Order: sequence, then structure tokens, then C-alpha cells
Amino acid sequence: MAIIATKRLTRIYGKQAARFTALQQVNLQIQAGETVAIVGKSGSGKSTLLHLLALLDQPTTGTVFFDGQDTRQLTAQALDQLRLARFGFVFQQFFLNSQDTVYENVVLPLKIAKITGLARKKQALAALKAVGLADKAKNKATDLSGGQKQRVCIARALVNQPQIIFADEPTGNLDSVTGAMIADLLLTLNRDRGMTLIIVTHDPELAAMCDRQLQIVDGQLIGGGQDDRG
Ligand SMILES: Nc1ncnc2c1ncn2[C@@H]1O[C@H](COP(=O)(O)OP(=O)(O)OP(=O)(O)O)[C@@H](O)[C@H]1O
Repeated sequence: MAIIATKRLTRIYGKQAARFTALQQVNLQIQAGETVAIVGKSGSGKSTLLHLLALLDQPTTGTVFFDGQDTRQLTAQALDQLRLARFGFVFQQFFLNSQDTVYENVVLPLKIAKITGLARKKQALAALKAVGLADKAKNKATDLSGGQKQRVCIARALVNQPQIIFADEPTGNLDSVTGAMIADLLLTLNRDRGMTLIIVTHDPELAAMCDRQLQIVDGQLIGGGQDDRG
């Protein structure tokens, strides 16, 4: 069974004259362990789709299924729990607490999940080690390079051992060499741990490294969805 599937997923922003259909009737399936790039021109609806798949936003019509479950049937609290336990997020703008240490940033999802004591410390340090930043644990986040900051974000995303990592332009703020390192790191997590990766990207190299590309044109999925029967 697909870990994520959508049926006629549609998102309309605004009302009346400002009404805009950002995503239209998207049907797709993503299997556990896949790496999927969401590609398309600026404004085509990529981030809109990612936010819906990650259950950060709700469709106007249509459905997202997670592990076969219709997510419309979940309460807000159940959705929060699901995201916290199963999803990790990486964004272009990092969203680190810059005055906190690297360790404090990475440990945050574990605190929210109420994991305490030695288990928390071990998990956070293991995540930092996985991204090659164990030696920077005590540094302030603000003192890191762009590539290092993104590695902290990846450590934070994987610290809860999620099933899926959602990334929105994870290499967008990085030079090409650093971007390639980050792309490699994400793909390594998929290979070594089986984490499903769903990545919005303008970076053709990163997109080509993924198993599959979902092509979005004007809010419609024109290729790569696996299931377009609707
Ligand atoms: N909150 C919103 N209210 C109104 N329109 C929105 C909103 N968010 C996005 N849009 C519009 O929906 C369309 C799709 O936006 P989206 O951010 O999904 O595109 P994108 O493909 O991710 O673009 P980019 O590559 O530039 O990030 C755009 O035309 C955008 O202006």
C-alpha cells in the first residue's frame, strides 16, 4: 500500500475575484522508501502540493491518504501527533533558533515529543553524527555556514526517526558544491534508513537523483503520479 496517496486533490486560495486554483485534481501515489522530486516552474503549485501532502494545509476538495487512512477523518490533535511522530521537515530558509546551540535546535522535536533524559541526548547526538556535525553541538547556530545550517536542519528533521522527510527547496540557498553535499546527505538517509523523501526542487541534479519526478504545470500533475485514474 502507498504511504501517501491523493485523490482529486484541489487547493483554491482566496475568494471571489481573488479566487485562484493553485492545485487541481491531483492523483498520485508514493510508496514507502521512494524518493520523489516535485518539479515545475515558479508558481506552478509545488509548495502547495508539498504542504498538503505533509498535512500542514488542508485541501479545498479532495483527499490525502496516509497509510491508507483518509486524513480528513483525523482531528487537529491527531494530525499534530502524526506529523510529529512520522514526518521530518527541511526548508530552504533553515528556520533555526539562531541564538541557541546546534544541540538545542536538534533536540527540540524530542522535547516536544516528551522524550527525556539519556534517550533524548543519545538520539540528538546520533542525528548530529549522521550529518557530520557532532563536533559543532555546542556552537551557536548563527555561527555556522549555510551548508552546516542546512545539515543541522536535516539532523533536526531526522531526530525523531520519521518515515517521511519533506523538503522544500533544501538546496535553494546554497552554492552548487554545498547543495550537492546536502543532496547526497538526503539520498544517503533514504538509502541507509529507508526514509521516504519528498522534495520540492528547482535543482535539476537533485531532481535527477530521485526515483521519480512529479511534474506540475499550472496546478496540474502532468507526469510521474503513478496513478492518474482519478
Ligand atoms: N496563501 C496564498 N494565497 C493566495 N495565493 C497563493 C497563496 N499561496 C500560494 N498562492 C499562489 O498559488 C500559486 C502556487 O504557489 P506555490 O507556492 O505552490 O508555487 P511553487 O510552484 O511552489 O512556486 P515557487 O517555485 O516560486 O516556490 C502561485 O500562483 C501563488 O501565487
